[in-house]
Amino acid sequence: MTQIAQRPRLDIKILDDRVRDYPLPHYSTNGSAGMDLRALLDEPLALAPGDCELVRTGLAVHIGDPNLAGMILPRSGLGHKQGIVLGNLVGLIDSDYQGELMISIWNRGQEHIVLEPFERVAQYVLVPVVQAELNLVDSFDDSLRGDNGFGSSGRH
Ligand SMILES: O=c1ccn([C@H]2C[C@H](O)[C@@H](COP(=O)(O)OP(=O)(O)OP(=O)(O)O)O2)c(=O)[nH]1
Ligand SMILES: [Mg+2]
Repeated sequence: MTQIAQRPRLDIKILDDRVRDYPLPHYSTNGSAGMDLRALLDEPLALAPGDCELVRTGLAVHIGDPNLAGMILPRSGLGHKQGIVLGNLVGLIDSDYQGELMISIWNRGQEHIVLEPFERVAQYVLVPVVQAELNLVDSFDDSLRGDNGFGSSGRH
């Protein structure tokens, strides 16, 4: 049986009272990797093909631990079926960011799309991070790959 690790607790603030009419972002199943984020919109948002808009969530999350980061990712259904993805492809949320979570929504498809207020438009994933120190050197110890890259492996 898989051991469930203890979940980090993240402080969250509600920045707009309309958000209170909906549940806070949460994992919809035991195994969900992401929590869906809703679009805080005053009215339906029409997006022509190619349009990109920065959309509020009305939420701020302070991760507070440099060994963690947040990622905003597209929802697969919206991305694949409707072409609604993210203008920055992936949103990276620093652990010291305390501002509103913003979602850059990009209609990369061929159809006009209308997003409804509080529609679930993206998902928030918490990920581990390792911060590195850079050690400046003149040469590296030998490795099997060396500087071969971009498709150099697997050639017969
Ligand atoms: O989709 C996103 C991406 C980023 N952010 C917030 C959180 C993140 O910590 C901050 C800065 O993001 P990033 O470092 O990716 O942007 P930047 O252009 O490098 O800005 P900065 O100079 O502030 O680091 O903006 C969002 O709310 N949504
Ligand atoms: Mg940055």
